[in-house]
Amino acid sequence: MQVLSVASEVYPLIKTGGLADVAGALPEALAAHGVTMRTLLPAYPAVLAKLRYGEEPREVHVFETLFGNPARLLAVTHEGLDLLLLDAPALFDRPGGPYLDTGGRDHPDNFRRFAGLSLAAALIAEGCLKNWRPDLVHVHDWQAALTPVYLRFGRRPQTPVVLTIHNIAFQGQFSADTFQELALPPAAFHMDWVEYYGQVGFLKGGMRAADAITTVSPSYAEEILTPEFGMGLEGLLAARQERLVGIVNGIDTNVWNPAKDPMIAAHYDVSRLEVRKANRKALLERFKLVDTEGPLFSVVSRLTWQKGMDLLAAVIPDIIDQGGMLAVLGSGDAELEALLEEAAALYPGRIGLVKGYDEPLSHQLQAGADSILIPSRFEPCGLTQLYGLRYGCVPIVARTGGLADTIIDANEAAMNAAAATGFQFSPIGEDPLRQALRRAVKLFKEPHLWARLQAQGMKTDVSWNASAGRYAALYSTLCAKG
Ligand SMILES: Nc1ncnc2c1ncn2[C@@H]1O[C@H](COP(=O)(O)OP(=O)(O)O[C@H]2O[C@H](CO)[C@@H](O)[C@H](O)[C@H]2O)[C@@H](O)[C@H]1O
Repeated sequence: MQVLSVASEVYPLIKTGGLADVAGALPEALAAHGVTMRTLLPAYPAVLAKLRYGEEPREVHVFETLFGNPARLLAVTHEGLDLLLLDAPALFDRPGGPYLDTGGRDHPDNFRRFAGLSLAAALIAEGCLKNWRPDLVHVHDWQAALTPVYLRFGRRPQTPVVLTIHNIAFQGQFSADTFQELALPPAAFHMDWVEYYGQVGFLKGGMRAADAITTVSPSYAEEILTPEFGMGLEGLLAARQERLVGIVNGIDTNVWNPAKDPMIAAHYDVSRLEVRKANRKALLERFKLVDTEGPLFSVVSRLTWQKGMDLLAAVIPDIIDQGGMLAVLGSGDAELEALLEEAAALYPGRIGLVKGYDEPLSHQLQAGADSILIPSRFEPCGLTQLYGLRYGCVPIVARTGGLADTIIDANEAAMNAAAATGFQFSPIGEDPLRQALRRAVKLFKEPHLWARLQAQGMKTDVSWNASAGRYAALYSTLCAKG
């Protein structure tokens, strides 16, 4: 089966968060299930710059125009990924990141940029490439969500579309006047399609038009049917509930492999856990921490309210009181950055903060810290707890979404059964987080029990295997219906 995947970021070419990891890992994972996946991605300057000698992109299609501007498709293979790059300079050739300008503000024409990505995807599905046409299109998040809308209003035959929601908080909503620029017929500005409370909703339109809607864990698939988590789209989801399915993310176990990871100082596996000490030492030095012999907690995250970073800031004195240390890597809201900066200044040698985005350091934190904290208020899946499991960095997580689905709490029964892999807390608030920290510190003082927790995590199957099988089965069902 031939599938076109459409995403606004794909690891290792460009990444701002978990979407890139998933979009980058799925093609190889699906190959084992008989799916050939090509990935459509904007040709951002950063993406073109990543291509190496010998990876010359080939022009495979020239669009007459894309919203009045020149655009073409380039084909190239990079690290096993079969890529189609949308080279549309008016949309993507500019400084800044995929979504934000150099000043940290949304690019003002994001609606046009990602409508362009979706329109290109729809045209590929309709057969604009000479030698290839997908049997199905798999689109990710609001940036690619107009693809099925363009297909509905385009030429026949219809190609089935799967829409994956990685985070329903990001919906791609724009003012009504943007509609006239989207090259959709007036009928599409209707509550059955992209119209959303008088505005244009990219994710909303995609959810109406897609043949299947997936999200990245079974718990989150249930949660988004409620007003608390559905962010206004719960009614629409309820109406299309039979098309909604939660498929938990896996991770790329080649990229995230403590036995081989080129980004970490010392390699280890479950039989050589003591080697982690060298990574821990390197990490303490990097974050200028002085070893208390207590647990070294870590955070790798966007610093936002969703990720519970205000809760983290509130429990820092407890971490200190209990002899712990904390190393934080992240960037995000200025207020939260300032809170954590203050804490680092208040407790030098005990709290370290590296602001910014640093892929190698994110690996080093998993390989050297004793535990990773993920106090998210909601979490569609979460990947850092899966990396934690794989690296023996014990996750402490809020019991929500994919965090609830992937971590087994170290309660007495699970410890006795040697099934526990981390700590969960609920309800999501400061005190429950404090209690979870206390439980973790207590267990850390019993090294054989802590090692059991680490080992159980490292033995957990966090690969894509099972979930890739679920996507492949979904694709087959949809294609058979077609
Ligand atoms: N400062 C930093 N430096 C380096 N690396 C950093 C970093 N901050 C974060 N990262 C990395 O970015 C990724 C973030 O993964 P998350 O699961 O937290 O996804 P995110 O919330 O972005 O996306 C959404 O999509 C993903 C994928 O489906 C879901 O798991 C998630 O719940 C949902 O919110 C991880 O690979 C992490 O290591």
